[in-house]
Amino acid sequence: MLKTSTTSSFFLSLVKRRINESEVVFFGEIPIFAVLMSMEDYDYLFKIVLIGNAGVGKTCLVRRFTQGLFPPGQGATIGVDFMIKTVDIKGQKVKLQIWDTAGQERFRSITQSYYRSANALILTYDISCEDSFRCLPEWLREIEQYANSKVVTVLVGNKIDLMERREVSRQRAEDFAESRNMHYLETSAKESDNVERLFLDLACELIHEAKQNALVDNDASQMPGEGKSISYSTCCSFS
Ligand SMILES: Nc1nc2c(ncn2[C@@H]2O[C@H](COP(=O)(O)OP(=O)(O)OP(=O)(O)O)[C@@H](O)[C@H]2O)c(=O)[nH]1
Repeated sequence: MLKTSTTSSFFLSLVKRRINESEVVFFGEIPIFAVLMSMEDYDYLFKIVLIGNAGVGKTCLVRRFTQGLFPPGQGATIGVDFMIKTVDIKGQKVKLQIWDTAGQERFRSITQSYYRSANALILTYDISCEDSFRCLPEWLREIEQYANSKVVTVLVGNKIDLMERREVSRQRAEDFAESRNMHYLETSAKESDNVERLFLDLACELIHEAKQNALVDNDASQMPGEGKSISYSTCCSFS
């Protein structure tokens, strides 16, 4: 009996208070542990996965967006790499989990397992490399097989700073993207052209869709930012 009352009074005296960015648990007036909340402080969380042939510039796009860098001598990605960036979209904090996958064939079985829970895929090719464009149907088959059927896919033609070496015309890429119901954008990780726009437009669209879904289906198990389908009629545009 004594044990029971002691235990219950112990739990009753545990109080959780929010102090600045931290949640602090007090026993009486004594703080016993603190959890830093800033890591979890966001309105939406979206997972974006970059795929495409080796050497098209996936890692450089991610580095440019997350760190503002174009690092020379990037080695090939081994398996999968991961970075986070939180952005502000119209006053809402959006945490983007960005997964950079290896383009090399030998890592395909590892990278495929990352498609499933992606909210968005950035399918990248190199505008100065015809081969990387020719492989797109193969990548789209992978997407069909392994990704959520409602994932949003953006086709990105990277390295537009190499205009004089262009092998794939913009028109051809746009037609291909349209025929496969994808957005299309051309970027340069080197010159930082359209890189912010790529990720911010994507974030904006993912928010729109998460809100739409919250209205349409009231399924409590589906949290915003988790496995949502995307509508293209939004405030943001890739065109
Ligand atoms: N000129 C130019 N070169 C770029 C651009 N983006 C990437 N590169 C170069 O292309 C090469 C490959 O870039 P990565 O970012 O490693 O390519 P990746 O697609 O991540 O390659 P994997 O990790 O093997 O799949 C590097 O030498 C980069 O410096 C760009 O926008 N313009």
